[in-house]
Amino acid sequence: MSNVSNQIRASSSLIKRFKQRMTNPAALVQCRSFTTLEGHRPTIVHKRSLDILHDPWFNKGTAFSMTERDRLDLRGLLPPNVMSSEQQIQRFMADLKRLQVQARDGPSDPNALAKWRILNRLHDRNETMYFKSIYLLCSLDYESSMLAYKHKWHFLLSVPLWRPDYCSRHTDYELSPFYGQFKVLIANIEEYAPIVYTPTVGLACQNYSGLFRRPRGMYFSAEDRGEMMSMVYNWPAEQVDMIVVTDGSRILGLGDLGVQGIGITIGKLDLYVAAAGINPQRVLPVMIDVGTNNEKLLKDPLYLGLQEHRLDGDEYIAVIDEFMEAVFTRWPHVIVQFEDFQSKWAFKLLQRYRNAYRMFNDDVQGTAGVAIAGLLGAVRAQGRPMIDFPKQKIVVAGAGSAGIGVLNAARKTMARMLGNNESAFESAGRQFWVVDAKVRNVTYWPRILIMNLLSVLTRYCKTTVIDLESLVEAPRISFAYCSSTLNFKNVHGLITEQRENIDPQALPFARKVKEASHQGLWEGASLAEVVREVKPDVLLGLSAVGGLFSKEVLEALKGSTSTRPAIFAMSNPTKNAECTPEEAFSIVGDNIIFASGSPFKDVDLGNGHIGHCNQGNNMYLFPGIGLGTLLSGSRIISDGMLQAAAECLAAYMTEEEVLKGIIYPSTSRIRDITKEVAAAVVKEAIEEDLAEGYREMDARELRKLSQEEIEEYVMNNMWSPDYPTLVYKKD
Ligand SMILES: NC(=O)C1=CN([C@@H]2O[C@H](COP(=O)(O)OP(=O)(O)OC[C@H]3O[C@@H](n4cnc5c(N)ncnc54)[C@H](O)[C@@H]3O)[C@@H](O)[C@H]2O)C=CC1
Ligand SMILES: CC(=O)C(=O)O
Ligand SMILES: [Mg+2]
Repeated sequence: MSNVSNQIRASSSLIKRFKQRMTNPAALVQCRSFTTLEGHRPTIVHKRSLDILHDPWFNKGTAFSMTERDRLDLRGLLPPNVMSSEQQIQRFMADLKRLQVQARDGPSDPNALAKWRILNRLHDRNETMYFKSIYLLCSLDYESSMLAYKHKWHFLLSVPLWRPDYCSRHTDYELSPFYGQFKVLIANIEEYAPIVYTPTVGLACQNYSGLFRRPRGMYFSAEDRGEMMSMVYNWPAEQVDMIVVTDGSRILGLGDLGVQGIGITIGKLDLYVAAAGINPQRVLPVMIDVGTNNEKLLKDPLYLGLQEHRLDGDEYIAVIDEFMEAVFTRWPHVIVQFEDFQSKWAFKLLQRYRNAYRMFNDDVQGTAGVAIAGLLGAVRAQGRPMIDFPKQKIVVAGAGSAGIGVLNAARKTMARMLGNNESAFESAGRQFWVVDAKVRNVTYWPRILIMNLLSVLTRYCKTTVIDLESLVEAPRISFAYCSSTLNFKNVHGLITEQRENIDPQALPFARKVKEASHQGLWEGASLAEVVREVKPDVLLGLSAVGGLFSKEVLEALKGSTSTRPAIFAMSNPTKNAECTPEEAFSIVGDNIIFASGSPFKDVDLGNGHIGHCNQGNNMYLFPGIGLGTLLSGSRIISDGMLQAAAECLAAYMTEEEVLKGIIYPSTSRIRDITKEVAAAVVKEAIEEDLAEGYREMDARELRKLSQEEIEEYVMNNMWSPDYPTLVYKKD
């Protein structure tokens, strides 16, 4: 696989197979229809919808015109941008060339994207096998995966060269001996989650326009306004249990990826199947393409999404409203998980729909639950009871949808422990210090200039050691913001009530200026300064800024008053983690608790001890929340159900484990933890009288179930990757 010519040579077997097929009469009949396609006479097809997309003879992929998409029930089954065949060839060649350069997502796994491709092809061919045989495939070492490329190159291309971009069912439909030899009985999720989920899924999204072969899921675009109610009927499955939807505006920590964000919905639903046992025929990944503000994608001729700026305001809401109405009309019992919406919309949409539909926002609510479980674990790891949680001092970096979700949930949990009244809520709020950074529109620039200068002066009056160079630099920068850009101001650091145009979501966590000043802090104090003064028990990052927990910040954390400071570097993917576990253990000390959003390896501390790296990711909760909601038949997803899920995860770890610094289970236990979380959600839905039952288990029957019976009920409803017996029946 060293260069393109080698790759093309390797695919010659594919061309040979095509020639062989051409000599057999059945193939020739099909060939005639191919000839008519070449000519300008129409070809009669007896298929519609996905059957066409899966037929290499008729499939044109992204080149189907809008009228053909309407005529053939294809609307919504393809990304919205119609491509010419020349563009398809260009896209294919660009992708082929890109493979010359090894894909990288950090030094840990240079072959990650290649593995993702292999898995994706298998997913397209054979779902059961995909979920079953993943284990060895993913644990292939470098040599074996190179070998795989060399000998089974057509699996990766999945495109016969004689008809570029038309995927071939015939060449890759069967499970090859390559996969056959790696047949294993149980999927090893620990190995495959990093490929189909974070971090590699991020890389896949970034390259999705190049990687796209067969469509998976549905696309609703701003162009489809007024059509969505009929479009949902283009999806072939009669029943859909779980939809994960994104508008691509904030994919992991990678920003606005537009239509390419559909990759994350596919990755999340893979976990629904693998962890929660949701039947893969009943999941639906959805992309709502309302444009993109990513300038690079707007200019990219090969981008598959709408090349216009994002819809905003009422127009945007109207599109999402129409989508929600359409899917709930066709599938009234579906559950919709909102994923990776920019915070501007995440909260508004959650408030808009949560009492009307079975929906939740994973980044806001799923992440909050996982963080609470981890924070309680960190208290236990200090050898203290969970009830001591309200005494923890917590510094949070990043007040976006995830950060605010965590802050709200943590504050409520503390308040409950303190007596669940107003004063408990007030005093809980004082345990948090929030640091954020935003670029804001500023209209009254002279006033801002004065405020900036004042804040710089305050800052240097408070600092004991004055760095002369930065003292000169800082006012100049402040002045530059105000004079050269006039309309923008970079607002950053500790949030206090002094902050201008503060986000309403962040307002409840703004520190009182007087209080801050008593602590030696001020509006806009840097993260390092906050950590130094507060000496927190926990430092939690949801900022999407890789390396934000710099050496200076980690050094400052050494002053923590905790016997066992905890660091949650939760941003994804790997390169966006606020720090690595190596940095954390080496700078702060061996005794810390460490968790990250994407997986890292444990750290050898060199003294016979291991620094445990926990994965603090919402994957431990969302599959169980979805499954529990489905099986309870709850009308909505209540705060109580989410809280029950979080508490279940927190209680899952044994005392022995938490004392070792293990606060989250290993991903290999995800199916078991998901079962327990789902059971907790079902139980809570019953207690809140929200459960309406599922299939033959009606609400009355549900209420009679004991704890063990609920768990058994959940387990019995989890799909397993076994081939069913197939029987043909005429329509
Ligand atoms: N581990 C997990 O389960 C989850 C992790 N995440 C990760 O969290 C990150 C943030 O996600 P969202 O909150 O949805 O995004 P967001 O864009 O809504 O929030 C990010 C926040 O960080 C702030 N920020 C930017 N630079 C900063 C700096 N230098 N210092 C302090 N704050 C800064 C931004 O102003 C913004 O408020 C992403 O990387 C995402 O992948 C999100 C959900 C779950
Ligand atoms: C894990 C997740 O949902 C995120 O990073 O956005
Ligand atoms: Mg997310």
